[in-house]
Amino acid sequence: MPLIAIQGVKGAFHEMAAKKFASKPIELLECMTFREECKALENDKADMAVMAVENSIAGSLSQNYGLINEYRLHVIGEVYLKIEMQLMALPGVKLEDIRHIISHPVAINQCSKFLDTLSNVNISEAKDTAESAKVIREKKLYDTAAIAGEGAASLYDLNILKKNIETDKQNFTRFLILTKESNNSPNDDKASISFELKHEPGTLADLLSVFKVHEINLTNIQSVPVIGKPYEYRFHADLTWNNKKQFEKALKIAEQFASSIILLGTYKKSSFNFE
Ligand SMILES: O=C(O)C(=O)C[C@]1(C(=O)O)C=C[C@@H](O)C=C1
Repeated sequence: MPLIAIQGVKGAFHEMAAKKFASKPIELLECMTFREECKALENDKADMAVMAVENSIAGSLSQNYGLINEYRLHVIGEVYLKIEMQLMALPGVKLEDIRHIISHPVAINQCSKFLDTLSNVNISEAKDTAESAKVIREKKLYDTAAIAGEGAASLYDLNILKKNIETDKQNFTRFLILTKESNNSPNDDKASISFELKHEPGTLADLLSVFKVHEINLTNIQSVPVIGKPYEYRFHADLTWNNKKQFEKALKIAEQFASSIILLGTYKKSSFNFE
């Protein structure tokens, strides 16, 4: 049974993503921070880790790309998960009794439209969605609600006060599956790379045009500040292809346009449907 590190506790969206990826029974290693997950891999405490990197409402969790580089982790897969947020509290508690709402900051961000309609309610950040639900149950907080997934409500025996409070119903989070060792299969059709460029005119355009001429599709690009080098950036990009050989050729040519380029991993792209 694979031991998978997640950010958060049982019932968090990271657990759902881990189960979706593994599609078989798994053992969980609950980590309270994203860095803790990286350390677990570094110290061989887990076989893989699941890490959220982007949400369709809240945007990029860019600090996580920084962690992947810092710990030299490999990307072996991805999962897109539809995220539905529920407002939950102890049985018997009504919406008008609520004075505090707690949840993961990214989850709070996804529900800002609903939260703006409330008055006299304090919103505070917690480690993750499921932990917020767990705390309400353990400490018997009758004036507090959590924002979390439906699974957390049943796991911690809370009632749903308001269903689907996410600002947009097309709410997805993309998770990367990370390992310490790399994995490479000829059937892979997606890659994550990271690179740094010289501050010279056109370096980014030159590098990206290599992928263009080899018919490699750029699905995502992010720039992440390089800590210790103000106003210098490392780019993270995801690429897909029909022919892996073309990608390998393009990557070799792209090397000459970057001051450093790292192949974080190749993997099978995951499908998602926006129904
Ligand atoms: O708090 C959780 O349940 C998590 O798994 C964390 C997290 C995140 O980091 O983005 C995962 C998915 C949702 O976008 C909200 C929160």
